[in-house]
Amino acid sequence: MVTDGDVRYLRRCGELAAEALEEGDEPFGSVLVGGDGTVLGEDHNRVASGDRTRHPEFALARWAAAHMTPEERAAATVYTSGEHCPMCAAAHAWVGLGRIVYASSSEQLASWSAELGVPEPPVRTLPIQDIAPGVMVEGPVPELAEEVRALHRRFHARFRGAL
Ligand SMILES: Nc1nc2[nH]cnc2c(=O)[nH]1
Repeated sequence: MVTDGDVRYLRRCGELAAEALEEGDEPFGSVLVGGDGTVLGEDHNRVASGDRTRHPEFALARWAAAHMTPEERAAATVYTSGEHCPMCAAAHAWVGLGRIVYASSSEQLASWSAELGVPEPPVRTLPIQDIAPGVMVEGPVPELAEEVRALHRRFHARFRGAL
């Protein structure tokens, strides 16, 4: 179940996604929250650097591996504006992080991208659970997914073909 508290963190992910867009990066933002509710990390997509692995979920998984015990990782939640891609779902599971809550799904992103005429990504679009079946996953959250959709529209209107 997605609670009001979860929605608060997802709104922060939306703000981070909007910051990414302002910097010319793809509009994705994520927050890592410990089992006690402490925000441990935040990041947004940084692929405009030229490194297309610079997804926030991947960066947070690597931070967690370096700074958290296995027990702390298992108790943590990763919030994200868009469902993890297969690379990030794999990193999340290899590192042993806990629950994932996302605002918009990969299936939604694929259909929005098709509508916008965005070329297929080089990595297949799959649900997190096809990659990491042991991870508890919740989403999408319809009212927030619409906001994420608007960010993707803005990104493609501004930066079409830039990445
Ligand atoms: N979830 C997620 N999906 C992506 N697809 C392309 N970039 C990203 C990203 O940073 N996060």
